[in-house]
Amino acid sequence: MIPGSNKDHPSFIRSFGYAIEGFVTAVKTERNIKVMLVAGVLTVIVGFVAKLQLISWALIAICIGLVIFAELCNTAMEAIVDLATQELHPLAKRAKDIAAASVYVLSITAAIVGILVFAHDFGLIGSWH
Ligand SMILES: Nc1ncnc2c1ncn2[C@@H]1O[C@H](COP(=O)(O)OP(=O)(O)OP(=O)(O)O)[C@@H](O)[C@H]1O
Repeated sequence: MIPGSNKDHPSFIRSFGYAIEGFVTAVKTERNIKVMLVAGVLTVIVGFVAKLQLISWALIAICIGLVIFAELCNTAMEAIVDLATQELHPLAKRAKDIAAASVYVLSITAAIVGILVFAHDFGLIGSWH
């Protein structure tokens, strides 16, 4: 629902446009998303050089997508907190710190999966089973 609009939902194309707008805003305003996108692109380039297996590409794609997803959610939560209060508040701090922690947990998990995938495809560790 858009405040002031008599329609329940924007059209599908318009919704997609808003999502693109949100992504572009997040990339422009959040340094962390830029870092994650660069890390994602570098991982894909190294993946091509290393000629990753299909299953490895699937794991890498999930990891990159989830980390960017988490950072987008974190950015949205920061905006909601800032909308709720401009004051220093312990609950605002808790919400932002926990949201940030969720991104770090996922990033560390993704890094571990990435290391395992590349180590496997480079023949440094044995088979998956
Ligand atoms: N209203 C507030 N009340 C109390 N502490 C706050 C408040 N706003 C921010 N903080 C503290 O400052 C930290 C940084 O907040 P900020 O909004 O600048 O996020 P950020 O630097 O963009 O975070 P990230 O690096 O995760 O994107 C928060 O994690 C929190 O500890």
